[in-house]
Amino acid sequence: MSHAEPSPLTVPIATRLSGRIRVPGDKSISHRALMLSALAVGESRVEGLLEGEDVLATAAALRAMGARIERGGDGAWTINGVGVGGLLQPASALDMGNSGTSTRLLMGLIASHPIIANFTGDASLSSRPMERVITPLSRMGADVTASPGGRLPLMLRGLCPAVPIEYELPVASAQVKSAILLAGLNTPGITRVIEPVPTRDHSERMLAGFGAEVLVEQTSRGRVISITGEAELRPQQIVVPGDPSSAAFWLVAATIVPDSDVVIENVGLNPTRAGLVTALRMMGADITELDPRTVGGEPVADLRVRHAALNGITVPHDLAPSMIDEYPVLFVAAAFAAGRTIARGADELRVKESDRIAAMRAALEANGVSVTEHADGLSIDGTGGEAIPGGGCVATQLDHRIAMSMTVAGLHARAPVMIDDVSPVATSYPVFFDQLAQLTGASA
Ligand SMILES: O=C(O)C1=C[C@@H](OP(=O)(O)O)[C@@H](O)[C@H](O)C1
Ligand SMILES: C=C(OP(=O)(O)O)C(=O)O
Repeated sequence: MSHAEPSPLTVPIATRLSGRIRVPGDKSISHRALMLSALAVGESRVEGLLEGEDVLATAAALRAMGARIERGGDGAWTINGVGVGGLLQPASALDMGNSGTSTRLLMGLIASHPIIANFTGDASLSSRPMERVITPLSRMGADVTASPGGRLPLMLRGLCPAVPIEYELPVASAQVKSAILLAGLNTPGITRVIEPVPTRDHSERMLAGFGAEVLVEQTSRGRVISITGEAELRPQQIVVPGDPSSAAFWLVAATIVPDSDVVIENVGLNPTRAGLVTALRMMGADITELDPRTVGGEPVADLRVRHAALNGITVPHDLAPSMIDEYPVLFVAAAFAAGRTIARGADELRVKESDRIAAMRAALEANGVSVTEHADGLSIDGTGGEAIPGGGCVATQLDHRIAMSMTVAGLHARAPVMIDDVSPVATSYPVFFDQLAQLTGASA
């Protein structure tokens, strides 16, 4: 999973983006589809699975613990699960590559199985905090020996039967919520998570879809999610909707590049994920939802986006969880807006694949954009639609979203934006540059 050679890029300046594309499957849903299928008894089938490195790391780990996972010639995946409680001792360390979701959710799964797993990852993942899952999983009985600061590499010894807990999330994190719920699957009794701030709810939706007893209540303390173990999961046929976090790049690219008109097909619009569309519309973006429908239990539409003039806004803090991975590209949109955009309330950005606040500040400043850094976000003074100066170098720091966001910024620059390494894009969006070439006409 470690990246070979860095792959530098000089971003080609675009005159317009046009055409239709279909973004790959949702990363969050793809991880969960594999994990729950691996715990069902019998064969599940998943269509539209994201075939990015992060999801493939999840698949490899589940195979190492006994699940049979295969890609068919038609592109659909079949998974023969081992049943809840049936995960086997992996023979060697689980290499999580760059993927926080794989690591934290699999730690949850393993926490209530009588097995030991070692988790390793790349330099980016090895710098990310795992204490947030170690704390609740330890309360359930798992024994974790982590590297200093609660980081990877770490060893986790599960306990079976584990102890059900009630846990109020100290950080708004769907990964922590999901780790606890997944541990609760093989834990006798009711495991309960309270989330004061709602985060993406794919785990709750999919657990219920696989037949687990999941109860979601809205209370004065926030959303309370209860799962009853030991659950039995029934195999499913899953269709994964397109990833709104991948569609985000084209929403911003087509908005900022004059004369653009793009349709992005099959975009997941679960309200816990759709914050960027709301924020861009507040700024003046022209985004139309076509053919709204339901795919795999999730709301989906085709999105038509046309070039539009943007105005700076103060991004409402309560949008943060529903667009947490989209801040880097929102910062890019802000760089082209008229006036100042204040995007704060997102201190979690500091502990993603990179410190996304510092990384985007440096990347935008290097390309002539006026930026002020705050502990929890950025304020950006935009060009009012003009091209940014460009001409600067971007350090992606093993972060796919920095690479793709600054590629978008470079489409409308006076001098080319240079990026030190775009190879991390393969973690979440392997066809990003093919689709960019298609939309800009560079592939013709
Ligand atoms: O549960 C998930 O699939 C994810 C949750 C978010 O992380 P946090 O739980 O750390 O907020 C998000 O940033 C990540 O890309 C995917
Ligand atoms: C934060 C992200 O992913 P993960 O936490 O799974 O590495 C992301 O994809 O932006």
